[in-house]
Amino acid sequence: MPRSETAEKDTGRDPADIVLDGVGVRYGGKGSGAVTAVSEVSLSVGAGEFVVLVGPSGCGKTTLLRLVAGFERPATGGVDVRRTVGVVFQQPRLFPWRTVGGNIAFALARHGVPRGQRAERVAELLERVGLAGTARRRTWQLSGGQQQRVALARALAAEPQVLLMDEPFAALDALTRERLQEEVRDLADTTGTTVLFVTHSVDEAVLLGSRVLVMAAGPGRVVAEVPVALARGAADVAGLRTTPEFSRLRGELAEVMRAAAQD
Ligand SMILES: Nc1ncnc2c1ncn2[C@@H]1O[C@H](COP(=O)(O)OP(=O)(O)OP(=O)(O)O)[C@@H](O)[C@H]1O
Repeated sequence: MPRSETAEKDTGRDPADIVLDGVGVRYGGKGSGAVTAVSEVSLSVGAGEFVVLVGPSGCGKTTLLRLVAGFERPATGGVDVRRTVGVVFQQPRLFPWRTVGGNIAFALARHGVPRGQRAERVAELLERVGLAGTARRRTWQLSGGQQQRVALARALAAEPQVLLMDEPFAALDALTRERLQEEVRDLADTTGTTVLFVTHSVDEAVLLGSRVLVMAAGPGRVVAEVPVALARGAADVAGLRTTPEFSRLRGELAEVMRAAAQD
């Protein structure tokens, strides 16, 4: 049974995994140097949804992700996150003194997986991100794309029901980026994981998202919402790019983003 149905059955309420209600975040205390990073943001992400945040630099996308992850506290409003959260950043942030497997085993240990089960779980997670057989390698022996896969495997080690991704593929070459987009999309499809994903790329937003929230700066706020659910069928990411529907949604989103930037 899909998780959204389970949640509905269990609680009898709206099955949203993430709810932000009139949230504001300020950096730098209350003095004159304080920055209002985001103001009056309300949004809701349903169980199993893939929601993408886009907007100009400094509009508060990372701040919203950090808020949902529990790394920031709101100055105003409420944050309700109902399920366990995993985070993947733009940089992999691996421990260089540990092996690939050691990085993932560390996350498994924190998640309470007994020592005797960790090696098997490490192998499973590496297989899942297309890095089978690399457990004993050093992280610095891997390419940027491979390191980002390890970061994804490490986030998945805690079996999060919500995955927060902050421009995770921005630093990668186009082909690696496409492969990882495919993997994340498949992961979301097959496990029903709820994803909140930040990107600067209009293409990436349309290829991955079911809904895009467009933000504007000064102060950061959500100004538009664009449904972008592409009929995926059997097509992979490369195939989807060639469809008229992709071009149409891409044009529509770019237009909304242009209008939002002039707000
Ligand atoms: N630790 C901090 N201290 C003070 N101001 C901060 C801090 N972090 C972010 N800000 C400010 O808050 C605002 C929102 O920043 P945030 O990083 O959330 O934006 P963003 O949309 O993710 O930007 P980018 O697309 O460039 O990554 C910006 O004005 C930024 O300068």
